Amino acid sequence: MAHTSPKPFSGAVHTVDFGPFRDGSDRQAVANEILDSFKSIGFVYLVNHGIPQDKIDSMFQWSKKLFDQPMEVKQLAPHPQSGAHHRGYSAPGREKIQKRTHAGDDSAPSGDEVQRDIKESFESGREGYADQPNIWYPEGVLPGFKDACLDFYEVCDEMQREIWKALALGFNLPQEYFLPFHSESQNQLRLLHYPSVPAAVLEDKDASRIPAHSDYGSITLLLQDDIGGLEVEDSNHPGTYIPVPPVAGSLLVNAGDFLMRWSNDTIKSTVHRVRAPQYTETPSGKMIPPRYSIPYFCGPDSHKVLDCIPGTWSESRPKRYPPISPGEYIIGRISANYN
Ligand SMILES: O=C(O)CCC(=O)C(=O)O
Ligand SMILES: [Fe+2]
Repeated sequence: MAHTSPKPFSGAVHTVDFGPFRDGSDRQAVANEILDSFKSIGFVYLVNHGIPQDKIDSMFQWSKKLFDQPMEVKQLAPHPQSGAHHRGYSAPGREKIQKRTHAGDDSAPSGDEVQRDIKESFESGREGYADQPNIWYPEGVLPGFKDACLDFYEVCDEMQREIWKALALGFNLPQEYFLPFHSESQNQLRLLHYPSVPAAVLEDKDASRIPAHSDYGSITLLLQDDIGGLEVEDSNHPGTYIPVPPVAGSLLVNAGDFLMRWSNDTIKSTVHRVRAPQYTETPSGKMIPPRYSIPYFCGPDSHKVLDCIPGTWSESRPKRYPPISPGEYIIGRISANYN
């Protein structure tokens, strides 16, 4: 049975048992809960999600192995200068997230709102996606890394298709409804490492490991280690953040700006950030421990033109947006973070 008891909801993120969706025992109830969470806070934890834990552990191990390499090795697969080609390795400070105070705020940030992030990342996608060719390490460097990324990409791709089926049922649409919009599998697997830094670096009240932002795409699957620090903005109290702590065995799923728009603003793309809530005492002073996370950003096929999802608009709630292609929308957003 899916959870039908009163929900522990007070602005916090719901936990939904995905098991009854996977085994078919109560697909509609799970679908409704996921969509409810997306509408209220834009984030949901899924447990019994179906991604094997050993695959997750292995991807985190690969991530650590990569980021443990000397900088000159990591730089052998460099992220291109242009933000529009979002693949390869980005050194700390390379990406500058445009700080946002609430989702949908497209106003250009002023100089002091743009912050160089203290994080490094590696991006990859489906092999053979011509618009975003992968950037791999040369033969002999990190053997096995490429296969591990490609394998995990497929595992997450399968997972996101299940989530789209659930969202379709939540909207009372045929469960295959969203799949043709994702037939080209244009997702992005991101390995993220927030290095250990002296606590003083992040002491400033405005400093973050990743500043407040919303994701651009349709949905993001997020796996985090046990360090914590992720927070979402409470939309009822803008500027106030609610911790989204790691929950063992869970997969966090959040909606991005494109899905908010596609759903005629019925789903929320919530602003979130990563702070550093704890430090450890070391001989050289207070240090923030390293943190690893693995977001998997999903995007609908970039060249298709998408209109508001059926059921999200009516005579009393007209469409707020004209049809648009995800490519046109998302690439513009990504490019703005690299210059
Ligand atoms: O590291 C995290 O937990 C969140 C990362 C994130 O929000 C992002 O990469 O968009
Ligand atoms: Fe994000």
